[in-house]
Amino acid sequence: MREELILRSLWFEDNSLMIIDQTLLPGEFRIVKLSSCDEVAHAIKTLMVRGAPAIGVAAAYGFYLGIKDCSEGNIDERLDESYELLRSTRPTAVNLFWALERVRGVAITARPAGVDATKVAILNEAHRMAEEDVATNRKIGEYGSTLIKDGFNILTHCNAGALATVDYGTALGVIRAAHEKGKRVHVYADETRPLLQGARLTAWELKRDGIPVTLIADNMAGFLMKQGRIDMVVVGADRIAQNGDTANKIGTYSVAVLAARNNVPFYIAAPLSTVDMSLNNGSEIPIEERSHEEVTTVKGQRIAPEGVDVYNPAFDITEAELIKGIITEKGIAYPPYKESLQKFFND
Ligand SMILES: CSC[C@H]1O[C@H](OP(=O)(O)O)[C@H](O)[C@@H]1O
Repeated sequence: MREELILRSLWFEDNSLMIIDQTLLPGEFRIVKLSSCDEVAHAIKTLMVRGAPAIGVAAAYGFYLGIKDCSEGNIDERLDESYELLRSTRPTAVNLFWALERVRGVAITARPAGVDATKVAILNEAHRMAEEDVATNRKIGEYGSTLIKDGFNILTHCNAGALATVDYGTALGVIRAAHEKGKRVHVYADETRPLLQGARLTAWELKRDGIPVTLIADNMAGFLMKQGRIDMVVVGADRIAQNGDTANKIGTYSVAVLAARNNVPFYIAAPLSTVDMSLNNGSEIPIEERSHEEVTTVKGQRIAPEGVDVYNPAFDITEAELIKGIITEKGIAYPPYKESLQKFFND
């Protein structure tokens, strides 16, 4: 019953963070209650909760959970421990660090007012971030849907949907907004090896919404584009450098190169909290490398010989010149990105 009601990937209830365990989808819809900072950190590391905006908000709640039972004698130590633990979970999505800096700043400001005031301030900030994310995604959807014509076939990679955010999604938010406006869209979802976020999560979300979706293996995207069957690509992001170079799920760069080769417009959809203006270009974005087992097994089933060497970067970098536009909550940024993104921050 609850599955039908929930569009949110996470929410706060009973002094705990409630999440949908995304590692079990689509086979099982399980809600997990996280009551400690350690549990939130584990959930982020294992991708029970995942997606740049969702990771950021989950970390903000995890920061609160780390100190919810503290007293004057240990809150300062626990604030530092929670901050460091959560920061260490995943290196690429800048929303994690943006969110932690934001809630730590609130904690520092509130701290002189005492322990209880600090706890309340952190929790309220996490609530604000959660609701801001939903509003942000709807604005991204609004701007992005103007790019979609009735009858468009749209390709997406990985999952940048409600499950990757608090609700509604970024790339899938663009698609949802067009669908809500009555535009007939058909989505081609890359399965997205090795963790299959496209097959397991994007296809599941779109089917639940009644949005036509066709699942493809990653290596089919180029052939679809060459046949002229894709009108537009829209994907999410984990970190965008000031020049527009974008880190996103591994395989995104390949999709962008194929889109350029076939004259298919390629867009990024992301909140400004995913833009890291401190970085000059994508070469400065840390790329997470994950376990060999993610490549050599599928749901625990071995598909490669024991001991084979494995390279498993979780993200790649798409150069700005391959990106037609970056859809944000302030509008669509076009090249030169350093200037157009900075203008959005200044507005
Ligand atoms: C809306 S951000 C979604 C973004 O995050 C995903 O990475 P992961 O599943 O490893 O958290 C992927 O890069 C998505 O595009």
